[in-house]
Amino acid sequence: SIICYWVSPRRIQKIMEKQGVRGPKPRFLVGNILDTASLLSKSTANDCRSIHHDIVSRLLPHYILWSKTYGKRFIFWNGVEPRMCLTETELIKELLSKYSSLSGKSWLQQQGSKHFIGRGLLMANGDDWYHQRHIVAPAFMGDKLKSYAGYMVDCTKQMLTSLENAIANGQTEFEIGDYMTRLTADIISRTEFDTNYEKGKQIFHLLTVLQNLCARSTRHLWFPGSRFFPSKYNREIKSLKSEVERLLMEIIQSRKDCVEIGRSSSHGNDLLGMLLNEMQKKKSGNGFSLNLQVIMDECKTFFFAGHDTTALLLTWTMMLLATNPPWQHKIRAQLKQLCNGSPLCVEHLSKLTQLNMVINESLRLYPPASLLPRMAFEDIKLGDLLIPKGLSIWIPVLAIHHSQEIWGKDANEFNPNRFASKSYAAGRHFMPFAAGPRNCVGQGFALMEAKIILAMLISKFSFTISPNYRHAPLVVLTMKPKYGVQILLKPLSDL
Ligand code: HEM
Repeated sequence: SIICYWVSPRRIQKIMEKQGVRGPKPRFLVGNILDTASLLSKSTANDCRSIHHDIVSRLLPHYILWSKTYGKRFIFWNGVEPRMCLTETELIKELLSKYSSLSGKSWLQQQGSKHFIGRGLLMANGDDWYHQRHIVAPAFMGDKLKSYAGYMVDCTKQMLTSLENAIANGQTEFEIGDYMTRLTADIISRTEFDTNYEKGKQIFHLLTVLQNLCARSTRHLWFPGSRFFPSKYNREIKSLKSEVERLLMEIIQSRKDCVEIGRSSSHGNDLLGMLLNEMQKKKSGNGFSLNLQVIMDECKTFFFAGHDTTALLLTWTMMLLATNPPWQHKIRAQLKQLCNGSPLCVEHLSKLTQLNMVINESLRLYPPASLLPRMAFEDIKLGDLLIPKGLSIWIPVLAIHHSQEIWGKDANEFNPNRFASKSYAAGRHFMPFAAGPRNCVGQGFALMEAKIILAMLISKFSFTISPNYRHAPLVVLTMKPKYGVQILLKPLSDL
């Protein structure tokens, strides 16, 4: 432990200092956690005075302060873990593409989510990551991906009906974030569990409670050995985890039973079925085998990674569209021209260029995953820098997305037209889904889902922002509107 907690971090600090990378002085064991917490509590104490998008100083006040004091590259300490902030996009690209196998999730990150999503794809490293990625990636490509569109349309229709019913009963204002969270949870539950999806929803409800508990892990786990204390926090986490896994095992067992008694020849076409079929093939050629724990971790990972992020993309986009009605008109006009009265289909999605531009601009201004952490597992040469083994690299996606140097003077304005030319979308400055081999495996799924939901909503309703909306973005793992997004909805037939 003395090597982990003292010798290795000091070695890293010395190597970085020699290369001119410095930072705020860390305190014994807590590092700069208290400085970060105090800066953040001041910057987020009040709501924003107006609906503006200049939010970096609010959400990353420590980044603003330390980059001004120590330069673009600086080191700060998350407890005993040193982190280097990196904003140079060339170096980021090199790290995420060339060194994807020599970097990954740190021990602290893995500990924080151990009882929540375990070692599913998001938290796996090395060979485990490689094999898991190759098993699940086909579920999010080509025709398989398109086959989920039906779930997306059905679930969205249900949401639209419930909005229409509420309007018929006199309701005009809606907290759209709540609707989006329920909708994306429904969709991912169907994608993972198909006919067992009601039980899936029950599991995911418990998982959300577990997620909120685990989000507080930095406060509880920075102290060496704290995960072994029989504290109330640790006990609560363990009991919820057991309940989630008991319910998951019930679904898995019933699928296995169906195959074993010959009632079905396959475990199903959903994500769970695909993983169980893969497990049945036993060991893949390289000696990696999926066991039930990995399958359960994968189910939890896909729920966590796949619904909150997409719900936030949808919620922030609705906020932006509600405050910019001309863009609603543009999208509606294009929808009308493309569909010409017939229902929306998957083939239309790539032609919805206006909607595409708005979604990109929303992901730029309000990236749900606003930070990307990566730890170097070996000494790495990155541009002119030697990154020593054990150093965590911290990529502030939000700051890069709002940089005037990159995006110009209007970097903090909502201007979807900047995505009219393809260069930004594919470029290295825009990374809402990360980049390189370890990018978001669900990117295609998320974008298809977002386009279907937004297109269906915009065709049915027009909306404006409610006077009750309070603009107060906050980062709690992902970037959220603190009080939700209240909008005023009107059915288009009323206009
Ligand atoms: C707007 C929605 C989404 C955003 C902004 C987003 C963003 C990201 C980002 C930034 C990463 C890299 C995280 C890291 O390495 O630290 C990631 C990874 C991942 N995402 Fe997404 N994601 C979204 C939707 C989805 C969906 C819908 C799914 C699944 C259905 C999904 C599944 C995953 C998984 C499994 C990983 C880990 C990939 C790996 O490490 O190989 N995501 N996502």
